[in-house]
Amino acid sequence: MSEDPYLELSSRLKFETKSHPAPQALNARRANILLAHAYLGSRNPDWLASDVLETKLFEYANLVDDRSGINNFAASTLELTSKLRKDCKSWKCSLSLDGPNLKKLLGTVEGECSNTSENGCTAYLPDDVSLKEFGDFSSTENCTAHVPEHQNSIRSNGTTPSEPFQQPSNMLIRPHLPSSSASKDQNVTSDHKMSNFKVKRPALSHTLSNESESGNPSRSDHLGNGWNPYNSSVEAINNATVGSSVYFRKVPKRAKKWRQNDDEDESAEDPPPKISLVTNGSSKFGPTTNFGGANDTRSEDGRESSAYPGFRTAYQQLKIDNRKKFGNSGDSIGRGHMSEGGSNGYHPAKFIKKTLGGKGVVNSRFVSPLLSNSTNNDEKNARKPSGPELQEDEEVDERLKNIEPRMIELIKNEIMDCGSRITWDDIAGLHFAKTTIQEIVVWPMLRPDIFTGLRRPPKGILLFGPPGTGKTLIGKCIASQSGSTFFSISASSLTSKWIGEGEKMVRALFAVARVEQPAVVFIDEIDSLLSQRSETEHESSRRIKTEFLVQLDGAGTDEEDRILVIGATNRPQELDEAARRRLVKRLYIPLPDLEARKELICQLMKCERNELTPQEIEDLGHSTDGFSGADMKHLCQEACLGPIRSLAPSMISSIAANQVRPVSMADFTSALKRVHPSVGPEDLHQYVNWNNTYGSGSKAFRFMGDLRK
Ligand SMILES: Nc1ncnc2c1ncn2[C@@H]1O[C@H](COP(=O)(O)OP(=O)(O)OP(=O)(O)O)[C@@H](O)[C@H]1O
Ligand SMILES: [Mg+2]
Repeated sequence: MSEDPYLELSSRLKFETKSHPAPQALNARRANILLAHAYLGSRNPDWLASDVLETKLFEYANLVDDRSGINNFAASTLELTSKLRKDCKSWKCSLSLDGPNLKKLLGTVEGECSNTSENGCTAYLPDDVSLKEFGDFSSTENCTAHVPEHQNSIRSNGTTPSEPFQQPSNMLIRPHLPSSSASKDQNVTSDHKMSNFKVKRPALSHTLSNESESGNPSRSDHLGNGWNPYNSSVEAINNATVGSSVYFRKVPKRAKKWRQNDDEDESAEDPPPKISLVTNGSSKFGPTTNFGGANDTRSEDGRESSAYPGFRTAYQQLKIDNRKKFGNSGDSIGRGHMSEGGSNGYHPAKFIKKTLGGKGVVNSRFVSPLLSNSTNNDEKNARKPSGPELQEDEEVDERLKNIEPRMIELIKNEIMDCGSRITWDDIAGLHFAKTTIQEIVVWPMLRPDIFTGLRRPPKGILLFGPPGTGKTLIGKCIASQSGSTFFSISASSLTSKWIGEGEKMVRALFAVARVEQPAVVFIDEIDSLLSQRSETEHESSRRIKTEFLVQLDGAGTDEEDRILVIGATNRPQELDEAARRRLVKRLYIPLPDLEARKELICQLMKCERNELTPQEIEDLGHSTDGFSGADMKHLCQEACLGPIRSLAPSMISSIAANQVRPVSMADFTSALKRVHPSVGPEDLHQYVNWNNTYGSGSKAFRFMGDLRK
């Protein structure tokens, strides 16, 4: 453990909760734990850190856990804490209220939160944390908290402190640090304002679920909102009446149970959840907690709604999924209600869907694929689910019912909007390729009634050729010109660290493409996905290839589906032969010929002041033989720097833009000394051979581009 175990715990908690759907709240809670530690450490050195640790970390466990106990984000930290329980009495606090550490931590919390939403950070600080006390954080206007009139608190191990805190009633936590001096000599920049750190305070309810008349545990006895390391537990315990029963939420086995006092041995059975309470001023029990985590509140209609909008626990997500699958009877499935718990008090859900800590669909950007079928957008927008509650009456499209919503969301993120408007004229040369693609992509969209039967466009096109010849450019042009749903897919969008997810992503891709058809799936560098299958390759990549081949043209594909897969590669020889068969049209994208090079120079230089004559352009066309489109672009960029380089360095800062001389042939001549072709003759030879063997275009000859003029 580091010199300050709290910091170690905090970083551990942070690490563990990285995948939590609402990390801001956790960061704030973590800050709260450290604030408590720092405050107690600086105000009363002999105060036992263990008590704060116990109270705060237990609440934290509630926050990070969810009812179902599936995503127990803080498992190992709680385990570590309970192990450290014994020796944390000796922990010395390295944090002090005016120390840089604490400000840095708070700054981190702000930093992490502030980049989560463009309009500043709406972090949720628990009710009992105020940042106003920390020097220059005082600019946060709506961030106040009052430490209440301190009552006699009782340590969680039953002893009463020698003297209660001498705490004036409305004292803010840090009265003694003059905010002006502190911020100067701290290594935290004083402009570290929290101004964009909008702090909202959800009605956080510390609950001690006393048995109410009805015999059911009441959900939320609000215990006041002052911050004090004990009121959330001991005060509540003190207030409970004799004979009332305190429910403890048993932290799932994996997170080890929480012992009330440290002389209890490890092996002791977990305390039963229903404990009668002795209220002679000493509390034998550790911190109380509520059932569903500190932020669960019940709204009037009894539906659970999280205190952090947008965040939904796995349990709530499960309920929605079950309702979809089993109708309303699904509600009873997977309910981990304590009050109905068996002898052990914790009732594991029967049909709970095991997730490996994966996020539920927490953001409301997810639109059910059914909606994407709707013809007009306003219906789509009108019915888009508002907030995290999905419309219960949504039925999922038949073709997507076996696909995980998370994957559908990921695939939808790969859909490229029209992006930059690139037209066919922006592509120099490549007349044969452009004509063929228009026949296959654009015309069938315009006249689907003509392009049926044998005239139906092929399912796959392969664009292959040397690098920098415009393959990706053609893909972008199809995206903006074809009027279909354009998926821009790369190997990374389909591979996943979890075994088996890659092929599911491929299946989800084609399922969503079917729903969104007519669709174009553009796979750049397709050789990285569909290279030759071999015995030595990794199992998961082989499965992704197989899934791809099945989806491209397998048993489940429907001839009527209007999905076009376009692959671009500059290594066609590495393609798997089954994939090659499925990419029916294999178009060779050659190096630009003389005309295309001249067209490229005119196109690239039309926005730059230049004094090139047609003859000079002709000469340049000849002297750039073997250049690819990207090389031509590089040459023009280099030539345009000529006039700038001819200026005296002192003039750079003062010269007006229109005084810079135009680009001349001399600039191109000197640029040609620096820019050389990026494709060698032997590389070309490979492409020409492959094209003559497998290509769909006309036989191309060495250095000759399109034959069709
Ligand atoms: N025929 C062309 N017409 C216009 N610009 C072109 C052409 N070919 C290449 N370019 C220019 O070269 C740049 C690179 O083109 P692109 O990315 O399409 O190459 P590529 O064939 O995808 O290369 P790679 O195989 O390495 O991915 C483009 O930004 C474009 O400006
Ligand atoms: Mg490319």
